[in-house]
Amino acid sequence: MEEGSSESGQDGGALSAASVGTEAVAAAAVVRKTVKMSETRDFIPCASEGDYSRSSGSSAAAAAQPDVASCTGSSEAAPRDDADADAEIHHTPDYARRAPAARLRIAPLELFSAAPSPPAAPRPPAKAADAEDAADDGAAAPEAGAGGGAQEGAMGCQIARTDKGNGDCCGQLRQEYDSLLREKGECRRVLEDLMRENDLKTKECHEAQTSLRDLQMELMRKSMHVGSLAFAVEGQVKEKTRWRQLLKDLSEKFKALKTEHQILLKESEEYKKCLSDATQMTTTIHQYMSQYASLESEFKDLKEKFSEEAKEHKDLYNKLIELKGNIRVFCRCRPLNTEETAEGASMAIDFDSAKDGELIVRGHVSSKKVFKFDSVFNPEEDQEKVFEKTAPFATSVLDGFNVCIFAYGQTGTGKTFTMEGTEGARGVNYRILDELFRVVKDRHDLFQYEITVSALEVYNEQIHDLLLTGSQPSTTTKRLEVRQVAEGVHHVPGLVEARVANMDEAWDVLQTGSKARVVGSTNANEHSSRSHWYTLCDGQRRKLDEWRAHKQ
Ligand SMILES: Nc1ncnc2c1ncn2[C@@H]1O[C@H](COP(=O)(O)OP(=O)(O)OP(=O)(O)O)[C@@H](O)[C@H]1O
Repeated sequence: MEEGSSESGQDGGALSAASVGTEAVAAAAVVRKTVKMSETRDFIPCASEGDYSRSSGSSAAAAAQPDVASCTGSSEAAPRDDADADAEIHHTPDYARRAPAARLRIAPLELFSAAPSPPAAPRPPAKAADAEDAADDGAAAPEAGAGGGAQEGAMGCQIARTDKGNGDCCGQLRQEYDSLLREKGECRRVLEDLMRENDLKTKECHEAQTSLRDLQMELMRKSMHVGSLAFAVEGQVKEKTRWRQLLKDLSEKFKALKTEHQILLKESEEYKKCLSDATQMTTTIHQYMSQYASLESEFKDLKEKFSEEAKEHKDLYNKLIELKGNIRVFCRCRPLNTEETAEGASMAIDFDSAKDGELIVRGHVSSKKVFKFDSVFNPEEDQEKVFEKTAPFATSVLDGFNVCIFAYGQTGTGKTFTMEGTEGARGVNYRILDELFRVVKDRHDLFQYEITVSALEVYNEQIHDLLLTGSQPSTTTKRLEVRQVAEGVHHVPGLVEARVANMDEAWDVLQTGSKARVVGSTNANEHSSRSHWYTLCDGQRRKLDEWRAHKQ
């Protein structure tokens, strides 16, 4: 009993450690023995001998044996008397004995959840083996005792050896032993129930573990799926950001396009109005064009009529001039100058008694001479009056007639003044050219004229071109001659003909020639012209249609 008691105390510590999951590992470090469930069943009868250390955590029935301290896991629990223990077992109620077993049920679950079961521990060293052998020995006796009458006989002998000479005690012990046997049977049943329950739970645990693994795999798959989903979501977020930016840009573009559309809409409305106006204008233009076409044909008829009328007018006009006389002579009397007045001279011409075209020169006493002219201009008549009589010749020139206007008279009588005049009182040359260009302008829609002017002087019976620079009598210049080219037509070959487009140009050319003239002084005229000055004006006329065709 001492040996068994001591082992019981030691194993009780191991049992108590096995009853709590974490302590079981520490206890296993003290005594490690792997017991199969099938072995446990055979091992259980030893519990009746108090050797509960043989059972592993699954031998929950053995937990009913230790005291409360050992059940709470205290490995320090001191060994107790067998009698006390037996009494305690005997009097321990069923629910109290099952409580540790109920706790033990937790252990496999915890082991499964923590880690797979460790491999079977190697057999403990010799000391542990001895303890095991001792336990085996201890177990063998109860096994044999539990076997039948022989075993009971052996037990009786043992009791007899233990307490020889105490017969009362032996009977009591037998009773106790019987009760212990009953208890043992009951414990075995409980243990078997617990083992079945344990198997069931183990199976459930395995199933739970399998489902846990499945769940873990599922979780892993889900995690991976979630990961891939997160990656996809991240991509979608990026894509969404990009699309949002794109949408923003498009919105701005859309706004700009909308504004542009509004502007274009307004413009299109304006264009519509313009289009209707343009349509109206087109209609009006078409009307005007048809009117213009009819007017043009009418104008053409009128133009032809006008040409005919103009031709007729020209013929009549020139006939009138011929009737008036191809050669007309006018007489102009200049006023007395200051010198003549100072000398006491008086006017010898009687203008008061003179009739139209008559010039009466008073002589001595009552004698007088009468001269007949086409016109007579008295001293009071100015340049304008003189020109009125010569103006029609400008039209004759442009009608293609040769006209010559010249002044003849004594030195200082006013030839230059009449023909050239001064800046304030232009003479015939200036005015006839002005009239010439005026008529050209009037006829611009019928005829195109090209006017040229030349200026020459005859001095000492030599002809000088006044438009040539340095053309003076002293210089060696080419001699010009007057040649007759046709009946009544004379020409000076080699003479400069300056083409002029208007009056200003023509006058500039004539001024150039005037400055080149040879001048001197006479008794009658301080600035006497010492030469004969000819201003030639030539015109070529083309009908406008012919001229345009010629230009092309
Ligand atoms: N009708 C007139 N009214 C006022 N002054 C005139 C008139 N005619 C001529 N004179 C003046 O008489 C002067 C002489 O005239 P002008 O030089 O024209 O004579 P001329 O006949 O050309 O002389 P020449 O033959 O010597 O050149 C000039 O001073 C001129 O201003």
